[in-house]
Amino acid sequence: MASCIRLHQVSFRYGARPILENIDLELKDREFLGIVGPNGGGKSTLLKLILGLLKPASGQIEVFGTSPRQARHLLGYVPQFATFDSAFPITVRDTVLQGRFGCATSRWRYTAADRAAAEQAMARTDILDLQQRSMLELSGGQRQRVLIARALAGNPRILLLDEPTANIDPHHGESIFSLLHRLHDQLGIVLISHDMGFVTRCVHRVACLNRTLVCHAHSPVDSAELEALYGIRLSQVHHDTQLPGQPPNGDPS
Ligand SMILES: Nc1ncnc2c1ncn2[C@@H]1O[C@H](COP(=O)(O)OP(=O)(O)OP(=O)(O)O)[C@@H](O)[C@H]1O
Repeated sequence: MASCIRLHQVSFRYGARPILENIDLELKDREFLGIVGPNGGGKSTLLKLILGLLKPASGQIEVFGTSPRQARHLLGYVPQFATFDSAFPITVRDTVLQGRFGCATSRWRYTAADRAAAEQAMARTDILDLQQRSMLELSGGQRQRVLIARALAGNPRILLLDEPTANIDPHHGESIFSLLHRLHDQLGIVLISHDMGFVTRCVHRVACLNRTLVCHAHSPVDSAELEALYGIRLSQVHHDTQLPGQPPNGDPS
């Protein structure tokens, strides 16, 4: 299976402060990777490096064989915190259309192709009926679907999500995870989540990040490893989901 994201010995610092050290990671086509780790461990920073929003202090990052910035249009990003200014009541449809910004031929108005892509993204995330509503009227779970639709509107090949179920109730969190499971039929997914239950059920591989990164491709992450990583007691993480065309627990490489 081809690699779509490759990090080799990547390190990153904010000022003099080391955040990530010697990260090696390879993501295969259509893989579903979960990233877990303690607060401040560098998970969001890692996504921003893959997106080309930050530059590594050392090491190389390739996305679809090119630089992250050049491959940006192939990546859909759902950031951790999205705040909406209550004085700016943007509709769901206009929010999803923002996802076409990088694809638009004119910056002044959207084309029929942009509108069709936004409509398709809303259909994929089951929010077509919300399209005329203001973002301010939505529940946390509905809002998160809109942000996923916005990330899908540019027709990415990989979706990167930073804690998509933080601050939403467990019922809506489950429905977001079911949506991701369904979207994964067509896309690679990189998911940062503290939700061990979902990581347990859905991802192919778990990467544990706390400044350095350890990937678990074969055996379950055991509770001793999680305790060492987080410094607290957590439940065990299993990951025995089948990759497309591979046996259960198969090596994705
Ligand atoms: N712009 C910034 N300038 C300086 N330090 C930063 C900046 N952004 C993040 N940091 C620091 O870098 C470290 C890693 O942050 P990051 O957001 O990547 O962690 P995280 O694993 O995603 O955490 P969380 O689970 O809390 O979201 C943290 O100590 C954070 O305070």
